Amino acid sequence: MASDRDGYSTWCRYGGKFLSAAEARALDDDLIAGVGCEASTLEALMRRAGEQAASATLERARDAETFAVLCGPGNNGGDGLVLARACALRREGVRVVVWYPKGPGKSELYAKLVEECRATRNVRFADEAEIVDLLREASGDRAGTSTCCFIDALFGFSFRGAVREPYVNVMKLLTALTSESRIRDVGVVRTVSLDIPSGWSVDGAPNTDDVFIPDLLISLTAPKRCCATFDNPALGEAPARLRRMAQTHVVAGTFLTDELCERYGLYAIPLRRGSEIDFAPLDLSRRDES
Ligand SMILES: NC(=O)C1=CN([C@@H]2O[C@H](COP(=O)(O)OP(=O)(O)OC[C@H]3O[C@@H](n4cnc5c(N)ncnc54)[C@H](O)[C@@H]3O)[C@@H](O)[C@H]2O)[C@H](O)CC1
Repeated sequence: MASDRDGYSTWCRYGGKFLSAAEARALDDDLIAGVGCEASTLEALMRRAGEQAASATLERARDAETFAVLCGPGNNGGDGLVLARACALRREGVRVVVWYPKGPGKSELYAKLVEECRATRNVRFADEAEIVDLLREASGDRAGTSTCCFIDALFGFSFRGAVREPYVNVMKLLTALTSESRIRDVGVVRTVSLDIPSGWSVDGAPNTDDVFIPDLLISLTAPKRCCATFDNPALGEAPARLRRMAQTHVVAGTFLTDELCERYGLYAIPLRRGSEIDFAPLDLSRRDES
């Protein structure tokens, strides 16, 4: 009989691996330096990651009329900016609202992606108050008219410690939106995380009492170690939201060559360079769903 942890136990049965933060960083460095593959620029990787994550988002959040894309200060935020524009260009009539409270800093690439969003019809930049209103509408605390899907592109594999300002309030409301009492049917996607759910320790177990658990997690290249805690029987029964996330989890990003798979032990990853699909379920028994 299928177990509740099936999303990850089948992954492990197929020899699937979860990358640590250090491995994820080393793999990115290899992709850029051309170790075990043809070299790519960070920009090319980010554009592919964001476009393919957009494919998964548009496919799974079919009823969303608004996408609120929450972008952090690093490359995870850059992926979010690419996704924001892709959603606006690829779905007719959709409204895309982008929040990036820290600005591009010194990154020319981030600044370029912001400008591309600015020049795209249907993409608008929002301040914190507007995002808070959308989160309150989504939680039913405030009347609203549009079905909104929130994209968490706040932090990826370089996140450390506890969430700091200016992200604290939004993160708190996002977490409340995905609390155990608000669990949704597997087919309904209102929250999406790129690569890692923000606030999770990349290499450790999430604090399941007070943690943001998205409806859909899109791992880029490969799932990260924080997810492996699902399969730790010592932790006891996983909360329903975690089990749900395990079932819907997909991997996007066609970056890997056979040589890189060998180098990082990523034999079970369903996507390779040249794959014709943009994303695939992590639970390989659900592969036909992508
Ligand atoms: N091959 C791929 O899979 C690709 C993945 N990409 C994405 O890049 C991120 C990792 O990007 P990086 O810039 O290293 O880090 P982050 O986005 O996680 O952000 C770092 C940023 O966040 C600040 N920060 C860290 N901790 C906190 C905190 N507790 N509170 C507030 N702020 C915090 C830190 O100071 C930095 O400014 C990866 O996950 C993928 O999403 C690439 O796009 C390339 C392809």
